[in-house]
Amino acid sequence: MITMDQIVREGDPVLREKAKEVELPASTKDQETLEEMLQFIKNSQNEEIAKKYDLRPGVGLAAPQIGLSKRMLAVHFTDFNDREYSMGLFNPKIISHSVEKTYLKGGEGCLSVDRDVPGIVPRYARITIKGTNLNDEEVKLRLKGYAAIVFQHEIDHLDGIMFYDHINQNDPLHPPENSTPADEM
Ligand SMILES: CC(C)(C)[C@H](NC(=O)Nc1cc(F)cc(F)c1)C(=O)N(CC(=O)NO)CC1CCCC1
Ligand SMILES: [Zn+2]
Repeated sequence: MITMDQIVREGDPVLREKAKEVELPASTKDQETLEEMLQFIKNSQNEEIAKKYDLRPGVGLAAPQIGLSKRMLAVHFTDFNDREYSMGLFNPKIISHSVEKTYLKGGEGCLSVDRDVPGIVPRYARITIKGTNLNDEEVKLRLKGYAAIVFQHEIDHLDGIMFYDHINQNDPLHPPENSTPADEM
């Protein structure tokens, strides 16, 4: 089972690497790893398990965060319109996105970052991604608002990008032009 001591923290070079595509169909090993990543996120949101193993409640995890430079991510969350997302994806790719941006008014954090980094993180308001799920099916997802933010945050990890790379250093709290807060989408 994955616990917090397996989560790589910022400063580890693996978080700045471009992760490699997973050869499909996924090997048993890659399948098991992605299933473990999804279970970690679910466990982290289960009060008893999170308490017992001291897990930080998370909504998503990318393979580089457990030291694996492979293009795999797991998410488990409900968006602001009560839509549930719970899946592991191999080789996720953003195939189109809106010009319009969105952001979380409270900024973002990261399971690999043990400090507060204040600032607005501009994200595309709507994205279409494709990837391969744990049943080896190719999936195409149209996402907006909070769901779009979560998937962009995780896909960024596969390209060695941290959320604070997007914060405007001159005016961190200034909402981006042409944007709507995700909490209001
Ligand atoms: C870093 C952390 C603050 C833990 C963040 N959670 C979060 O934003 N809210 C949250 C978590 C829950 F479990 C239940 C809940 F209702 C709300 C998170 O999981 N991530 C995932 C991550 O670090 N992936 O690499 C950071 C989020 C910032 C925006 C999208 C993902
Ligand atoms: Zn993160």
